[in-house]
Amino acid sequence: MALLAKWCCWGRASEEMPVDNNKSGGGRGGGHGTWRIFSLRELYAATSSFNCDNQIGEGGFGSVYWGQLPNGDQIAVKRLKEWSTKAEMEFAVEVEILGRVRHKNLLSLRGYCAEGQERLIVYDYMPKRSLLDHLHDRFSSESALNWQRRMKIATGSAEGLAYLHHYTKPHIIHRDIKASNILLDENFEAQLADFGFAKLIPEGATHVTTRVKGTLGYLAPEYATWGKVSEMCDVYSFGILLLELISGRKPIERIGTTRRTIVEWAGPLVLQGNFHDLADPKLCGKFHEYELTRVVQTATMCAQHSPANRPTMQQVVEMLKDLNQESTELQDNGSKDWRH
Ligand SMILES: Nc1ncnc2c1ncn2[C@@H]1O[C@H](COP(=O)(O)OP(=O)(O)OP(=O)(O)O)[C@@H](O)[C@H]1O
Repeated sequence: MALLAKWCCWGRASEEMPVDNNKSGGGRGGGHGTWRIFSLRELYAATSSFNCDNQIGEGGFGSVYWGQLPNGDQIAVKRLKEWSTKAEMEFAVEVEILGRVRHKNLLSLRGYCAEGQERLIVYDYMPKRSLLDHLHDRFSSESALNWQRRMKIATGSAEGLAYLHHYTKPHIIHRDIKASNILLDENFEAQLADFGFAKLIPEGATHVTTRVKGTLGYLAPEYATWGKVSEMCDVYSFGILLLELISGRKPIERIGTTRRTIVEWAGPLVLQGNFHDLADPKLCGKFHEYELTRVVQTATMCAQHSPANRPTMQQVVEMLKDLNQESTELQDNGSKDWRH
């Protein structure tokens, strides 16, 4: 229960943190861009008593339910499945960090509820759900992810991550960048979610050593082997995410009895300069060759074995934004770079 007392302080902390102007407000209150404490009763009412028809997802922390507040706002409520000290810590970190940050590409915290052993976190509802749903799961057959949307998701997630690494004090390392943690709003704008494993990095520290959290297939080698965590671990995971986004392949695939990582699959194609074969067949060849090449190069730089050779997220944002800029110029000049 010691943690409960701290929540009051976190409310204040959110007002001290840099607040991005892309989203209004911050700290406690009501309405968009602010968070508040919800009662369990309110959340029962919003989710039809956590009816199974309202359940929209399931993760390690618990189930996620769609709900609606009396003012009509749609919310997503994550409900802890079973109380434990570890779960309490995850809950606390998520609320602490999301309560501090505001950015157009970070999922907005609406608030939380802590009554007895119930722990619930309330977010804005993201109607297009997660990137994972579109790439590999329930919406994959709809092929809603055309090339432009993929590029927008890549740039948006990079901007959210760069904000955490470079514009918050102390810096924040997400530690669980993956497709199910990239949620999508109605315009397919990326919203980085799930801060339960995030870490605050003390001023001046190059890295910290911790127990390994995160998801297989996305883990940077130095982190998976030595537990050494720095911003560069997120950069590596982002490289894997980029490869997944352009190829539609999973970070780890089962081939008979063996497993192949996306890096092992993509590596030979990149070395041969065979970028076409890296593109998701669902795109039916509809992509900018120039953009594809540059995104693959960016992904390859991010997913390098040595952290010292990876770019910072700020550099990644610049590379992806330059790309958008340059490809617009190519189009304006009537370039034949567009395959179809
Ligand atoms: N704010 C939201 N709006 C809409 N759907 C959401 C929202 N939050 C979560 N979901 C849905 O619920 C699913 C589960 O989310 P959750 O964060 O609990 O777990 P996960 O990321 O899939 O897994 P893990 O626990 O391994 O991180 C998501 O993949 C998404 O489909």
